[in-house]
Parts: sequence; structure tokens; C-alpha cells
Amino acid sequence: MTEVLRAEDVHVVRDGRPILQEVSLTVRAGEHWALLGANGAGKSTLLSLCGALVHPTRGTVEVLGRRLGRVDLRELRAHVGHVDPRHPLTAPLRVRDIVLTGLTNSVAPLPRWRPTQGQRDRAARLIGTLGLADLGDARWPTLSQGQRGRTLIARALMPEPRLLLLDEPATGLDLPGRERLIEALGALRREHPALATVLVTHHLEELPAGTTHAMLLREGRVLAQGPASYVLTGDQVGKCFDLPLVLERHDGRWTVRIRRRGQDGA
Ligand SMILES: Nc1ncnc2c1ncn2[C@@H]1O[C@H](COP(=O)(O)OP(=O)(O)OP(=O)(O)O)[C@@H](O)[C@H]1O
Repeated sequence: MTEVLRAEDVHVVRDGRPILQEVSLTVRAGEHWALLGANGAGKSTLLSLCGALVHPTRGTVEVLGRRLGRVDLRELRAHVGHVDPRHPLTAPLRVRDIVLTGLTNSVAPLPRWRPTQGQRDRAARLIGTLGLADLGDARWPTLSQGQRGRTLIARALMPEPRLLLLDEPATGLDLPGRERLIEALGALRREHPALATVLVTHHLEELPAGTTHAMLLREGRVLAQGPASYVLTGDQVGKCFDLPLVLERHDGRWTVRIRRRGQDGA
């Protein structure tokens, strides 16, 4: 399968402090990675490297076959969908216009830029896939947090990226909002089988059933990585969060709870 991302022996140092150490990761087309770890473990820093937002201090990162440090990061970023929960939009734009700004990589529509009919059709299809078909004309300030998140995912997909990065996309969503997001990610994966995704979260309940791989980060180092069913066990996730945990998987989704003394064989 085609590699979309390869990080080798990456170190990131900030203010003289190691943030990531000896991190290697390869993501291939069609793979859906979960990046898990406690607060401060280095997840967002690793996602920034994947999105060509920062350079490693040491080691190599290749995004879509191009080595960071040898190519124009801005040009490379245009080919990676990065869903930023802090999207700086305040204007009351309509959902369909926000989604189209994914093509110009701008917060607001560019003054003289006009989308083609084909681009409009693609925006409408993505809006449908993300479960927003009835909201194409709705304006940003009237959207719920979950609807905003799904709008931004549709926006990130407009330029047909091969890699989609999601930083805690379910944060702040209520239960229906979270489930709609997970459903939309499932639909996306079915409709775009070659798309690769990397999703950062603290919560295993937020992982879609289609998650294929996982990486556990602890204090800037990789604790475990590989196929999700191998990595996401009570023992390994427990080490990651420093808690005795019991993990269960039903219909592809995960639940987790603390293992009580005297229960579950402890
Ligand atoms: N530019 C920076 N300068 C100094 N320290 C930084 C910088 N960026 C991140 N850090 C530190 O690096 C560590 C890892 O940060 P990062 O945001 O990658 O962690 P995270 O796993 O995403 O955490 P969270 O779950 O809290 O979002 C933290 O201790 C953070 O304070």
C-alpha cells in the first residue's frame, strides 16, 4: 500500500526540553490511526509534524513522499487536510461557502475567486457525507459545535487530500454530536477508501469502528504502535495513562473503565 506519511527516529526539542523522542511512524493509504496519550504526551506536536506545520529537531519526516526541510511547507500543507478545532472564523458564512474555502485554503472566500460547477457539486456531496445535507445554507454562528466540526471536516476534504488529520474532533460534543461525528467519519472512510486519517484523542469511546491502527504516546515516547486490536489492550492503555484499566470492544467500538481491586481477576 502507498505510504502517505513516514516519520523516522524523530525528536522534537522546545526550550531545551525534549517533547518527542525516537518517534517513528508509517501511515499508508486507507489506514485509520488513533493517536492516544495523556495530556502533554506530545500528540499535538506529532500531528503538527504530520501536517507539515513544524520541522523535527532531529530525524526525518516525509509527508506524501516529500521530505520536510527540502520542500515548501506551505505547498505541502495544501495537500493535507488538517481539521483545526480553533478555526478562526467569525463571519456569518454559509456552510457551503465555508466548505468551498477549503479550495483556497483561506478563512473567508477570496474576493474574485469563483468555484466551478464541479467544485460546487463536490462541496454538496461532502456536505451530504458529513450528515449536513439540510444545513448547506445555515450560517456559522447558528451551528452547534458538532455541526461546525463536521463542516470543517468537509472543508478539509475539498482539495481531495490523501491524508486527513483530526485533533480531538469530539471535544465538547454531547452524546448525539459525538455519535453523528463518528457516523460521518465511517461514511467518509467508505466513500474514500484510499484516504488515510490520523485522529488524536484521550478517549477510546471516541474512536470510530473503522480505526485500523493505534499509537500510544507517553512522555514523548512511543509506548506501543501497530494494528488497533494489538495495541488497544487494558494492559497497554493502562500503562499509557498510569491506571489499571479494563478495555472492551463491541461492534468495533471501545469502552474503558478502571479495574477495581478484586474485580476482573485483579
Ligand atoms: N512550542 C512549545 N514550546 C515549549 N513547549 C511546548 C511547545 N509545544 C508544546 N510544548 C510542550 O510539549 C508537551 C507536549 O505538548 P503537546 O501539545 O504535543 O501534547 P498533547 O499530548 O497534545 O497534550 P494535550 O492532550 O494536553 O493536548 C507539553 O508539555 C507542552 O507544554
